Amino acid sequence: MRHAHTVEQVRAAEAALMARLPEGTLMQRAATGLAVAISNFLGGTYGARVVLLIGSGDNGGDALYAGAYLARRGAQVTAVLLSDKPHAAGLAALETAGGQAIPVTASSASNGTTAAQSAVAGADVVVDGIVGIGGRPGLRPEALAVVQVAERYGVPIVAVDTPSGVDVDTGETPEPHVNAALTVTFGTHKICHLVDPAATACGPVHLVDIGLDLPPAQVQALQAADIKALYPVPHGESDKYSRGVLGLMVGSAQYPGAAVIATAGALAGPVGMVRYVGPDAVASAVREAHPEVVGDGRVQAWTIGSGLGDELDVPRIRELLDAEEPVVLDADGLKALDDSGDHVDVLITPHAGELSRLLGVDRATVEAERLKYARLAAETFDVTVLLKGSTTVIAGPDGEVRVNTNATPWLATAGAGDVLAGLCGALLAGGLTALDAASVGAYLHAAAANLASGGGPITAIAVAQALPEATRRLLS
Ligand SMILES: NC(=O)C1=CN([C@@H]2O[C@H](COP(=O)(O)OP(=O)(O)OC[C@H]3O[C@@H](n4cnc5c(N)ncnc54)[C@H](OP(=O)(O)O)[C@@H]3O)[C@@H](O)[C@H]2O)[C@@H](O)CC1
Ligand SMILES: Nc1ncnc2c1ncn2[C@@H]1O[C@H](COP(=O)(O)OP(=O)(O)O)[C@@H](O)[C@H]1O
Ligand SMILES: [K+]
Repeated sequence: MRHAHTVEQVRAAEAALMARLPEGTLMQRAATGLAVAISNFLGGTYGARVVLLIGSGDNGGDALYAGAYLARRGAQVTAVLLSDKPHAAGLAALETAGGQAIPVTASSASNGTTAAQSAVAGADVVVDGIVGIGGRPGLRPEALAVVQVAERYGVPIVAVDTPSGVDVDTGETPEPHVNAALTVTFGTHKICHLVDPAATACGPVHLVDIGLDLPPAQVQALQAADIKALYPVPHGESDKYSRGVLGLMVGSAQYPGAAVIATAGALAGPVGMVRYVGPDAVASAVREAHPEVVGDGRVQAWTIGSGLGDELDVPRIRELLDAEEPVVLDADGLKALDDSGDHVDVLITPHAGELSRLLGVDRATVEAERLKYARLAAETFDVTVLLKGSTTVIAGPDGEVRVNTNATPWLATAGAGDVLAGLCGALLAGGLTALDAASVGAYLHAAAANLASGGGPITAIAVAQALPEATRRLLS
């Protein structure tokens, strides 16, 4: 499991640890881990041209000490000082190790550019020590100007702790920010490392252990071992009923494919049987593709809504939402959701557009502030929310948040959401809670997509077909 803590939690843990350790120990741990990661990123340090962007806080201190380490191992290190109050001891360490420092405003011998811009343009790597967890979103003009030079010249940026300019506690990026090729963070992940759009700006994230003792995390990302432990595997005494039966109320004359695809997702999950409830013509199409599917009857969970179109029967759906069996509510079915009643065993699976309609805010706002709006919908409707997109954000009605970050963008293809709705329903019918069904569903859906894609285009059906192999690999 990956845990992401808030800045407040990190600061408290840091204060508790610092009180027990000699001054500067934590920064030395952080800087050493950072220097090793930069050295690995470069594939060696001797002769490498390293430029450090240094702000006024401890984030710059980490970068300066790491620069000193690299300079001692033969790198040519230049610190660009963005503030007139850089970390004094870090700067002294860099200069003692043979590195040099220049103010961002220093002029260059060549016309029109500053010395800082020339250094950045010719660097092998730029280290972003502008701000870390003490930063506000956005970059000040001098910082933005040098970051833009790195981008223009294709110089990779390694971010110290967080890419400067992102909102650390929400993953939002309302203002210009660094786009890193690697982020090296300390003690624990922060929310910006896991939640888009900031997560994308981090690139791969390398975590350096500095010994913090942390409270429970606000956001978690389940890993393969966690998913494996949750997956409902049948045992010797299992039969098709005890494994769980899923009812599907999906598809319509308008969208018969949604029924076929959601059924494929469901059958690739842990259920013993799938029942289809819908128009005869659609039921025939479903049985033609999946002869094992049966008709109406008792179920342990429902998937409702994918491709329902004109078949949307709001009173019937509300009855099922209020009944005992847990429900995945997807796509058109979301129109039946209201904010009354107890829906804790309901999992809704909107994309940003659908969530924006449910909450009455525009789509771009939901995309920019995913965590906030997934949490708000969970609280407003008393449901578990699985917000689809580049990172999938899963929010439970009690405030618990999980994210899934392992999907390929090739998964953004028509019908992929139907596969997920069928799969999550099967996981609910298999006995998982809404939060666990969403976590396992999102993880396996992405794993199947990665397997089917191999770096190229995929169809929704190909994702469903790859689910059994993705599951086998997980469980083996
Ligand atoms: N906590 C831990 O466990 C450990 C923490 N460690 C490290 O310390 C880092 C946190 O250091 P920190 O607290 O000194 O804050 P930091 O991020 O350097 O910013 C400071 C100043 O920047 C400024 N500023 C603000 N916004 C800005 C902007 N948009 N653009 C430009 N400037 C901006 C503002 O000052 P101002 O210029 O406004 O006076 C603010 O006060 C942490 O990320 C990690 O790297 C590790 O060494 C060890 C373990
Ligand atoms: N950029 C992206 N990277 C990874 N996964 C994505 C991205 N965009 C969308 N997805 C995933 O692709 C699927 C698309 O589902 P959805 O939008 O419901 O499509 P449809 O309604 O056509 O089935 C979701 O699982 C979503 O999380
Ligand atoms: K930074």
